[in-house]
Amino acid sequence: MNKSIVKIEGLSHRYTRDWAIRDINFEINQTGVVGLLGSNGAGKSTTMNIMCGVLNPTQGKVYINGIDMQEDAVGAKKLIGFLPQTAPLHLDLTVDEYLVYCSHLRLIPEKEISAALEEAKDRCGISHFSNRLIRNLSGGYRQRVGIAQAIIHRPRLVVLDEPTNGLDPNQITEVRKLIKEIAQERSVIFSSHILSEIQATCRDIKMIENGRMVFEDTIEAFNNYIEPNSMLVALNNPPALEVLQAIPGIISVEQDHGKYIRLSFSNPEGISEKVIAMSSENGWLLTEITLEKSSLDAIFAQLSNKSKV
Ligand SMILES: Nc1ncnc2c1ncn2[C@@H]1O[C@H](COP(=O)(O)OP(=O)(O)OP(=O)(O)O)[C@@H](O)[C@H]1O
Repeated sequence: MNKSIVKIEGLSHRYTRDWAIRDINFEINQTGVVGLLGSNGAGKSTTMNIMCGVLNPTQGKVYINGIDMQEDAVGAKKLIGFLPQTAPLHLDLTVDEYLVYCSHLRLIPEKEISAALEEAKDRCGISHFSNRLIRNLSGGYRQRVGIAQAIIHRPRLVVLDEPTNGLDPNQITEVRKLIKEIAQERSVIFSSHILSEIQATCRDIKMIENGRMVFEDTIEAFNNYIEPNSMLVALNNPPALEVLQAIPGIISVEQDHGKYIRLSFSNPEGISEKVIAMSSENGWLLTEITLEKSSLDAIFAQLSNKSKV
């Protein structure tokens, strides 16, 4: 029997005629945060909803710690905590009332509820709001309550669907920190359509585009896809563009807006150092140099093409 925390086999789903996801396969067998990246409508929520037993797949299998979700949904769901895209909060309950309600739903024995509540609230930094109506909490704190309900039964796997959506920058930083903390002792799958969000939070990345998995590896490997391939320079005393074009490693040069010149290259290794040194030797008076990374769209396109090879 397979004992990965989660194993997804040949998952496909269609709501109507078109496939929302197609032949998704993956396996997670260690703690830490795994990011599920994809543009809007790529299929992230569909995958997560099926993984958590909220939606039945058209085809394919989900195993949670070796338990087949379709054969033993209760057994599998006991091991999962889920924060859907819209947090399932009851705004007219206090934090404590809501978490007690969630503990009952999770079949936590009555005598263990108090300790479970304290642990989850402490973990999520909401103990001081125990008696506050959820309605009166800020967006960031509501999201923490949503995460608290997802960990109240101490699940091995926590699935968070776009948990930082709609939060302000400070709240995003705090929720990211919390996610990393709760991932120290369990696996967390976290979805986002924002690349920087995934890069800041996750150990591994899985990228879905048009319902298909197009990339699966570490963040480091992913970053190799987004190595810069051009730079913008501002020179107070620029030479003719042909002179810049002749710098070894530069493959094209174009005048950009205002004082900026774009230099494109295929290998970023040492290229900015070379431009800085030549500027200094030749008196070009370099005042700014900025590496430009491929846009997320370009990476999506590149990875989508790669998956078709
Ligand atoms: N209930 C539904 N009925 C019909 N089509 C749906 C339904 N839910 C999602 N879809 C479609 O399935 C595809 C995948 O949607 P899904 O919500 O899984 O993507 P997502 O990556 O989570 O996107 P977002 O970031 O916008 O939530 C989209 O084309 C979407 O329009």
